[in-house]
Formats: sequence, C-alpha cells, structure tokens
Amino acid sequence: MTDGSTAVEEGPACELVRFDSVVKRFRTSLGRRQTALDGFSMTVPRGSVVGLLGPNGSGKTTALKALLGLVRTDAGTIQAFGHQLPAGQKFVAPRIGALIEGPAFTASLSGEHNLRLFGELHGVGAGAVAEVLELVGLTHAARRPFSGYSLGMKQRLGVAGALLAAPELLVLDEPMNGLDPEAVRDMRELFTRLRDERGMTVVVSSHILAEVEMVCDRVTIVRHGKVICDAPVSELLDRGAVRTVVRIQDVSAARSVLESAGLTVTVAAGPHGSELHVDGAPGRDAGLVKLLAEHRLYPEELRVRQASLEDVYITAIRKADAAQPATGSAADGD
Ligand SMILES: Nc1ncnc2c1ncn2[C@@H]1O[C@H](COP(=O)(O)OP(=O)(O)OP(=O)(O)O)[C@@H](O)[C@H]1O
Repeated sequence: MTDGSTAVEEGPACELVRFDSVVKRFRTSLGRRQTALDGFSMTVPRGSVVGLLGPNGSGKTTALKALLGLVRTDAGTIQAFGHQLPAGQKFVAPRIGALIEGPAFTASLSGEHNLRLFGELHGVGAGAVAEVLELVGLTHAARRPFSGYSLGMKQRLGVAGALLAAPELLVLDEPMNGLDPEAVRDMRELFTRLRDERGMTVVVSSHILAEVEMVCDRVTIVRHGKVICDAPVSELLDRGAVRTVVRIQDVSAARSVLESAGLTVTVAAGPHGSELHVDGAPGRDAGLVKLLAEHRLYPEELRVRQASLEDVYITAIRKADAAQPATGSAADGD
C-alpha cells in the first residue's frame, strides 16, 4: 500500500479492526489518573455485527473514541482497514460512520434539513439524504422538526447521519438506550439489513443483552478496561451450555448454600416467584439436590434451560471480579 500511513500491511482479509493491548489513562479534574483501557484487545471481523458489552465505566466509549481518533491512546496498537492508527486516521475516517454520545442536530430544523447540512460536510446530496432516511424508516417524518421527534426517531436520525457517507464500518455507542421495545426492534432489524444487504460491519455498544444476543455475531465483554471475553455469540452460548433453574421456598438460604459450594447463582423472577439460576452442566442436578438436602432445603422444582447471553455475561463479569476484585473504576491515583 502506498498511502503514507505507517505499518499499512493488510491484516487477515476478514479482519477490519484490531485493538492490541491498548492502554488509555485519563487525568481527572482532581488530578488522579483513571485507567479507562488497560491492555484492551479486540477484533472486528468484516461483515459482522459486533456487540461491545461491559458495566458502566468499563471503557466501551473510550475504546470506540480511540478507534475514531477522538482520544489519543497511551500504549498498544489499533489497526483499521489495514492502517495503523492514529497515523492512518485520514485514510480510515471516510470509511467509518459513527454515532457517539447522541446525535447533535438543530432542534428547530427538520430531520431532512439537518441531514442535508450534515451531508454538505461530507459532500453528499439530497439523493443520499433521501436514501438514508428511507433506510432508517424516517421518510414519513422527514419534514417534521427534529424537536418533535421521539427519542427513537432522534436515535434513528443519528444513525442516518452516520450512514450518509456510505461507510463500510458503522460505530454506534449505545444506540438503543432509552428506546421503547418497538424502536429497539427497528434498530436491530436495521443492523441486520445493513450487514446482510450492504455487507456493512457494525460495532455497537449496548447494555440490552437480549437484543445483542439476537443481532450480534460476536461480542466483546470489557470490565475495568480489560477484555474478559471476545468470541462469536454462538460459541459463547454453546460454551455457556445450560443453567439449572431451582424453585425453592427459602431462596436466600439455598443461594448461600450453593454459593458456598462455589457455584455461580443468580436470583431471577420465575412464573411462581423468585427462583435460582445455577450455572452448570446437566448431571449436576443430583448433586445440587443432595447439597441442598444436607441443609434441609428441598427444591419444589428443578429444570434445565439453555444459557442466554445475559447468563454468559453475568458469569464472565463475576469470574473476572472474583479473580481481580474491583478497585473502583481502575483509578490509579498518583
Ligand atoms: N475525559 C475523561 N476524563 C477522565 N476520565 C474519563 C474520561 N472519559 C472517560 N473517563 C473514565 O474512563 C472510564 C471509562 O469510561 P467510558 O466512558 O469509556 O466507559 P463506558 O464503558 O462507555 O461506560 P458507560 O456504559 O457508562 O457508557 C470511566 O472510569 C470514566 O470515568
């Protein structure tokens, strides 16, 4: 490649983005150092929808901003489209559409007018505006002022803005935040269409795990700036295998018995009140019953169900917490 950026060898054909051991430290207003990314490594395969998951403050937005050249990293490498960043940012930027921390539009102008202004910055005209409005399902509201849009419509207009320059990679920070279930479903269907009909790659940070499970091909789970899981969703769900659901009178006593035995237990609402979800493989059930019976606890029902992405996520976070207890949000002090 002769584009002038450094280290421009193409990565594997299927890999669009690679973060390798990236470190980012902020200095807070109180003068403390805050490690937002702490050896963050992640890959984004071309033509996939990738979910970036993690608790609040775990570093998701910082990672996305680093990819977009909005924050300067302290160590590690980021490659996108075969270019090393930040040197190759100018080659990469036109290929990425992004929506980070909400859309910035003028309230009094219509959705269409806002996009036209936005389009002028990117050198695209009315045709492209009409096309993206159609893509996000806002053609009917194109002439209405932005101030009258629902939250879902505002988010979709933001995504339309990110799509204006026909990017190959779409980067969205919590685009489903605050949306009602129908708007969330519309957003999910949009991602699927963009991937399937346009071959686009989408990276989306989200806390809505059920949606991520439905739409994402791959997830990266980050905790305290470190990636604790980076794998295809299908693999994670297979690996998560099954959970045993225990219905029992004394939920809290049963929970402490099972947790004392080293099992990962979650309390969840079931059709007959609270129940316990226990990580584990089938065949363990007899062991569970025996363990509980030793403490005079007798389940009313025991059933096995497939683990969800939420189960996998909670287990991964708990394992990471057990291995390395939280130290606040990786604040280093001085
Ligand atoms: N500009 C900044 N100055 C100081 N600290 C920052 C700055 N930006 C982020 N941080 C800190 O870095 C850590 C990671 O923040 P980040 O916004 O990347 O997390 P997140 O995973 O996106 O969180 P959320 O899910 O709440 O959006 C947090 O502790 C945050 O307070």
